[in-house]
Amino acid sequence: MYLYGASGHAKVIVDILRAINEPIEALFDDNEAIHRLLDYPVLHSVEVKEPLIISIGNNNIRKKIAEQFNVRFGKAFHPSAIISATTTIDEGTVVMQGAIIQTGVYIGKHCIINTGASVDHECVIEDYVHISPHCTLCGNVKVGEGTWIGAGSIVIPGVKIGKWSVLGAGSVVTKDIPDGVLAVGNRCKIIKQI
Ligand SMILES: CC(=O)SCCNC(=O)CCNC(=O)[C@H](O)C(C)(C)COP(=O)(O)OP(=O)(O)OC[C@H]1O[C@@H](n2cnc3c(N)ncnc32)[C@H](O)[C@@H]1OP(=O)(O)O
Repeated sequence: MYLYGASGHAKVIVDILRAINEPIEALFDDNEAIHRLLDYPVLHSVEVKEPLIISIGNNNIRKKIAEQFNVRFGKAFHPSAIISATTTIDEGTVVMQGAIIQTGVYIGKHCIINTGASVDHECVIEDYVHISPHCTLCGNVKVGEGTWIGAGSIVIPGVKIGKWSVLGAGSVVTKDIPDGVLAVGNRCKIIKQI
């Protein structure tokens, strides 16, 4: 496996790949000052290799890089994550330690289901979404492309969250949230367009 992005997020993905005995060949990064991450070389070639995971937490940047390279993308699921056999998870997505993904869930490309997050039955998570550590998404929640849900947020059943929105850490989401907004709090309220 190759990783693109030599950050703290990459270190977490390295831990997952080690836990599943998936060899890591090298990382790529635009920052030419970085030459190693943990035990691995960091390369600055414009020609990346496959299978590749984009190990960058920022959803916009992950999308930009995914669209830049026509390569096969990998996936990484930590063995401590509990993932229903009826779940579909698309390429480039990573599932961190202790996450639980329930029956009938769909998770798109290049998503992050972070440490201890819970995604319950029949949720639909579109491409480039980040579900931060210890979020709880109840059943039938929909999260639109590129949205970032902050750590420890709770989303009640059936809520629809739009594309490219940001929900602050600890949000309690009881109503639908539109595209392109920053919303925070319990109950989660929009504070600005982004
Ligand atoms: C492994 C990992 O680390 S994964 C990463 C997980 N990271 C997170 O979950 C972090 C999520 N980020 C946040 O919660 C941030 O505070 C954001 C993105 C919501 C807002 O960041 P910014 O755009 O910089 O907004 P800023 O800090 O200026 O806050 C704007 C207002 O919202 C309030 N606010 C910000 N975050 C929150 C929050 N989580 N809950 C309630 N209110 C909040 C601020 O107090 C401020 O209010 P004020 O104008 O009355 O003073």
